[in-house]
Amino acid sequence: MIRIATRRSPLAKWQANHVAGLLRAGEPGLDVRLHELVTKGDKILDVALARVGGKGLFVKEIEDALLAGDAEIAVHSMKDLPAVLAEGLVVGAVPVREDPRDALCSPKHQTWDRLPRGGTVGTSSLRRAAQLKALRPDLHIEVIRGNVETRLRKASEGLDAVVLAYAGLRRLGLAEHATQVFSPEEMLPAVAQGALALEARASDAATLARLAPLDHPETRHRVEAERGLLRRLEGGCQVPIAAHATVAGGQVTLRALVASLDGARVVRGERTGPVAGASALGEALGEELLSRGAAEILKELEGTAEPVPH
Ligand SMILES: NCc1[nH]cc(CCC(=O)O)c1CC(=O)O
Repeated sequence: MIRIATRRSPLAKWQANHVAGLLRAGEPGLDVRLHELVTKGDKILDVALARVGGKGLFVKEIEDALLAGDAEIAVHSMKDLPAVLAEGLVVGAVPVREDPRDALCSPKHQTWDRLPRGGTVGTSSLRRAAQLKALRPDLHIEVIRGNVETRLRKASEGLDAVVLAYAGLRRLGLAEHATQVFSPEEMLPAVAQGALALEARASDAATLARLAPLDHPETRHRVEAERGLLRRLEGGCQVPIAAHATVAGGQVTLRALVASLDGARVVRGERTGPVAGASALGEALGEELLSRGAAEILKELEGTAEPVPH
């Protein structure tokens, strides 16, 4: 029997069931079950995520379940995974990536350039907020929480638009609610957006052998570059950091930016190199951005987040 630890949100369960299906397809008759958990991040729905300790919130309890032996595999949105994993755990496979771009959902106005002057857009992501402000300084940003369906509802009730990951909409069969998909030039995606991480205990050779065929090397190289950058910038999600890598002909190209909260300052960079050095390439681009102004932006952001509740 294989148990997959997952959060209870519809998106998390879709992703866990998707991986269960991939495992069963490779090994017909395999008994795969979901081990559902409610994480701290799911319980604190009324506060901006950025202010309650960020990414680790969704991940820690799931990693604890793996370490306690209550499950063999954890399926995470890799975007939600901190740059450093819990001791004793590894990413056993990175399956093929869904579309990493962000989507605008605006049944009233359709596209970002047609939003009314001074309009209000909902997002809980500082990265999306900063890039929206860079495109349209007149817009107001409203912090919204809740699962994808809840946030989508706000686009037709009260707000002029919401911005969500296109990947989540596609997985949940809600892609038709996207009225515009941002180009990476307009809005650079989050590190690893659209990618899944299949995590297991480093000591569990049997599970790692089952996961290995699910790995998609091109996706892995892309997220290695993006996460290399994140590691160098030591970015929690209190920071507007964006990165998007592509792979062609054995070369990885990484584009990244760090923005101030109001979008007034944006430090951008790009690098290309062999896929074998994807992670180091990401770190090197992170270093370059730091030296070109990102360090000042990150320093200013320090201390703007409120203490993490325990
Ligand atoms: N922060 C929550 C989260 N984590 C992963 C996704 C979408 C799926 C993905 O990026 O793989 C979402 C929803 C969203 O940002 O709209």
